[in-house]
Amino acid sequence: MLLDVHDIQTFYGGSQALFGVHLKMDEGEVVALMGRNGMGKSTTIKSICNLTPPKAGRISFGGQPTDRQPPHKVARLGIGLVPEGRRCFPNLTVYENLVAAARPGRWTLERVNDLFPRLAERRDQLARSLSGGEQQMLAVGRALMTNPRLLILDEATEGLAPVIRLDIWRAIRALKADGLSILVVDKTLSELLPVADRCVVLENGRNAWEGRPDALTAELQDRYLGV
Ligand SMILES: Nc1ncnc2c1ncn2[C@@H]1O[C@H](COP(=O)(O)OP(=O)(O)OP(=O)(O)O)[C@@H](O)[C@H]1O
Repeated sequence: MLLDVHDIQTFYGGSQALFGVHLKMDEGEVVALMGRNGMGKSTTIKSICNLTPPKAGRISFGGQPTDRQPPHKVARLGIGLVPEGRRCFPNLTVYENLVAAARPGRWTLERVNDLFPRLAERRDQLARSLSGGEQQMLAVGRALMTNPRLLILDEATEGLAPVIRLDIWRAIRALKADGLSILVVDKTLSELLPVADRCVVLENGRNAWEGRPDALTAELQDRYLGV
């Protein structure tokens, strides 16, 4: 097993956000983490990365426990996070942002440039001069340059121009075809469900439903994801 999140409880100060969340992933799986706003998706992701360490429960990645490890050490175990709100170094160029993240492996500057030709065209531009969508591509490219065993995408297509969203979904499908394990949070079900091997739905900080995307009926979608 690649990732084993077992019964975690996570708090923000005195306020409890997760009440015993479970999440298992095998190598090569694409898992959609779903649920309405505020149900605990981002908190689960931040718990996995130890940005908000769980108070109870346990998490292991590649068979190793992640507790008491600072976030940069968890990242080095092989978790590439693209957090909500794109994070690049604004005053570095596209090229500098990518090479600064590089660790040895299959993902090289060339392969990232093939995946996102727009980044190649903007190689020497400062990251802050890119459009929002291009910055998001750069954030994904940076995560890939770390050669992660698990890529985590938290709302990576939120608020982007439609053409760029298509580019990012195309890239996600290519990464899946390449065998990368991906944990993805996204509201665009028409893109998300075809790419997911499994869906895990949270409600009020607890697991509410889990199954294959084709089993997530309109009724279930309405119950767990409807507004
Ligand atoms: N920094 C924070 N401080 C206090 N409470 C927080 C913080 N971040 C999230 N919460 C609370 O934790 C709960 C879970 O939020 P979380 O962000 O994990 O939900 P989510 O499913 O990712 O939703 P969204 O799609 O809105 O990000 C919510 O009740 C939220 O208000």
